[in-house]
Amino acid sequence: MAQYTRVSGSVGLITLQSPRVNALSAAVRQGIVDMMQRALSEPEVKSVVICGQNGIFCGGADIKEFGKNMSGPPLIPMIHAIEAASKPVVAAIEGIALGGGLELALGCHYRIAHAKARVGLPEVTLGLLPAAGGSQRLPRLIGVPAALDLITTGRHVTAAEALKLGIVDQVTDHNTVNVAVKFAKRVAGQSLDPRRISTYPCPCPSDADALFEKAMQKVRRAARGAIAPVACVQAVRAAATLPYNQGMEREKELMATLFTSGQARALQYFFFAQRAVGKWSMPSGARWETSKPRPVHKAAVIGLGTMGRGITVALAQAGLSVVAVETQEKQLMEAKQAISGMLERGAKRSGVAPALDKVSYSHNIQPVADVDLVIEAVFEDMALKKKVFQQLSAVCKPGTFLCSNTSGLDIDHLACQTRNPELVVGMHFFAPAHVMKLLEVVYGPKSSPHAVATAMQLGKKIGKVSVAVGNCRGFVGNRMLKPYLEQALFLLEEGATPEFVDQVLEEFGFAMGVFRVSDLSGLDVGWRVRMADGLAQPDPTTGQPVRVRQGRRYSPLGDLLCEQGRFGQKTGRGWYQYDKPGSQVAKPDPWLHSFLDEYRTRHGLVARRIDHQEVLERCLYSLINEGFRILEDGIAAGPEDIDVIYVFGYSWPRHRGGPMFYAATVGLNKVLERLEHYHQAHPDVPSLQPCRLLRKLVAGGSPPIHKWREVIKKVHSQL
Ligand SMILES: CC/C=C\CC(=O)SCCNC(=O)CCNC(=O)[C@H](O)C(C)(C)COP(=O)(O)OP(=O)(O)OC[C@H]1O[C@@H](n2cnc3c(N)ncnc32)[C@H](O)[C@@H]1OP(=O)(O)O
Repeated sequence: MAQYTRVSGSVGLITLQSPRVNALSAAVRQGIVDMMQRALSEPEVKSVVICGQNGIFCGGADIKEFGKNMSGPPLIPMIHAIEAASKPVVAAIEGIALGGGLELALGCHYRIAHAKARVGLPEVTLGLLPAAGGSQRLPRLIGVPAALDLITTGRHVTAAEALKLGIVDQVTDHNTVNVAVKFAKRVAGQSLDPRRISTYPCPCPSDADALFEKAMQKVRRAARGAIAPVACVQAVRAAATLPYNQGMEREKELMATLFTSGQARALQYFFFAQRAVGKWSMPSGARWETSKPRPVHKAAVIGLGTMGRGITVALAQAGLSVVAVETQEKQLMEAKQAISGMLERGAKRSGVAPALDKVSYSHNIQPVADVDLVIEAVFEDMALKKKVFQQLSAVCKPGTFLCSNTSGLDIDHLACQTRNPELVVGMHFFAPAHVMKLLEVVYGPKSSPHAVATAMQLGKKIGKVSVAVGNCRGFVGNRMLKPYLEQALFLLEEGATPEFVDQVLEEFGFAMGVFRVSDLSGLDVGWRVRMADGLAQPDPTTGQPVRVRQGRRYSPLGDLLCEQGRFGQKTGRGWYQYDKPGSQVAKPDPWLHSFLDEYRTRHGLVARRIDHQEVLERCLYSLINEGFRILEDGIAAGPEDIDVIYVFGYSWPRHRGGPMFYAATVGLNKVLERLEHYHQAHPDVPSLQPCRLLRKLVAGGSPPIHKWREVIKKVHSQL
């Protein structure tokens, strides 16, 4: 709703009221329409100010209303009526003006922003375009190149940048509403014609065709199959080439296609999924609302390899004091240089001073005695990690949280090395740790809710999307990756090439296919794990065929490559060949193709033609099946947790919502039927056997994804 008050004698003040972000719900839109009519009808009122309650102007259209029957006055005529008003209307922008919120402000005659406010048109991130006139007004106001940038990326800009671009007329450090009221009084009675943006000609550069062509190529490359960025370019092109009314028609047409698209549904689901993961719960019943985080001012990082360096940078950039520990003097010096470089480059990018003085370096563990939280990031070796945890437990002050950046080892084994196992959790960062948004916070059976709350809070403070997950081999992300990788190898055995599998996965929307990613991360990483698990070599005592290990089908292809020293990009050879070690340009490798041919011959395998559908179904459905198992085991609390992990940690295309949302889109019965089909064809591959929860959901009529938690609860209560 909206509140109306008369201030300073002659100014009608309309305050949007809809917690938490004053979204333009039906009630708010009705309120604005009614209050505008009132302000225009009162003769004493000479000008109007629109603001939002609680220091927030407006977060845009109410996303919860999308997909429901729309009621209340529509946005476009409401904004047109404001622009056409006979009295000046001033937007007082505090906090944020996003999406429909900025479009509302663009309909006003003047915009005054607080210095800390941010504005933007993030509709593209929800699979939409700014279709309340935003795609037509913004280019008229700030020009085509700047509008294209803002609309196709959805990025938020600061008040200072908004002023520079010409989006707002004034920026203030003072009370924005008071400043806007004074401003409104001053402009009362002045002609409004020059202030109506829809009447402006669109400043169109002479090389418009080339500009739009370039913009289209750029968004297509970055979009990985998302349709909204393309529609955004088309809408801005309409602003540049058509009169306003025709441009609005084009905006409407483009929006109609997007609004009902599966991609918009997926992206809107993902918006709420991101928020849902913050509301974590543990099987013990502990929850985010009732578990208080402890303050963390000073932290330590143990082990300054690639991960430890990235974690140190992330902590220091967020303002924490960090003790960075590396026992080898030479490595410590190298790490110091690397961390300082990363901090300096990051500071240059964001225009702040580098946080070099936040980090102190040590080659022994003693200086961690007074820190609030430690993140261990030593080599992925259980014996080594156990030793570090024993030392930490002896050295740290009582109450220090001890966290491990393991990517899959048992948190409970580490907790058992300490005097206070309740203070131990996993904090699984993704490389590069100062860049990647995802953090898996892993609770073991003994982890206290305070420890989880503290790690989740710290994750938020350093800009991560943190997801609380249970303790199991590989946690959520890497556990699901295992069957996916396994299927990719089996497909090679059966006749596919790495290039073909990657092409299919990249067309689906992954930034990189599975083999290109493996080359990038290093094939030796998984090899060492398989060796430690006794998988990388056949056991001659069992008499089992070479392609069977521990009773199930196994592909030794990755091991064979590693035995040849082919570790991926870093050695210049892996699933692809590279010009030189460290190069990133992957080229098909004839050696690899002959190697695959020989391998198949040696094992009596006949290469067959494998199509797109089979690659996608076997790789993705086996991964999804593991996701259902994870839900069944209570390792993730809901499908949203898995989807957020996959989008932020594994480059799953966001416009497909995440693997569990994708399964719901495909249809659970289809996923089940195809898994059954493949499991019949490959009975020695247990990951293709549909899990109980998937069967239960299908038997229950495949309820929508937001109802899965109820079914999961029932499954758990029956255990
Ligand atoms: C014809 C179509 C016309 C216009 C199209 C649009 O306007 S589409 C909407 C465009 N707006 C956006 O995309 C903004 C989305 N919101 C955000 O980016 C952030 O929420 C925001 C506003 C920057 C605030 O971030 P913060 O971290 O402070 O809070 P949080 O994200 O947790 O949000 C608080 C609660 O508000 C809910 N919410 C936020 N925005 C909307 C919205 N536009 N509609 C409905 N609800 C919204 C959010 O879900 C949180 O709810 P909660 O229940 O507390 O989890």
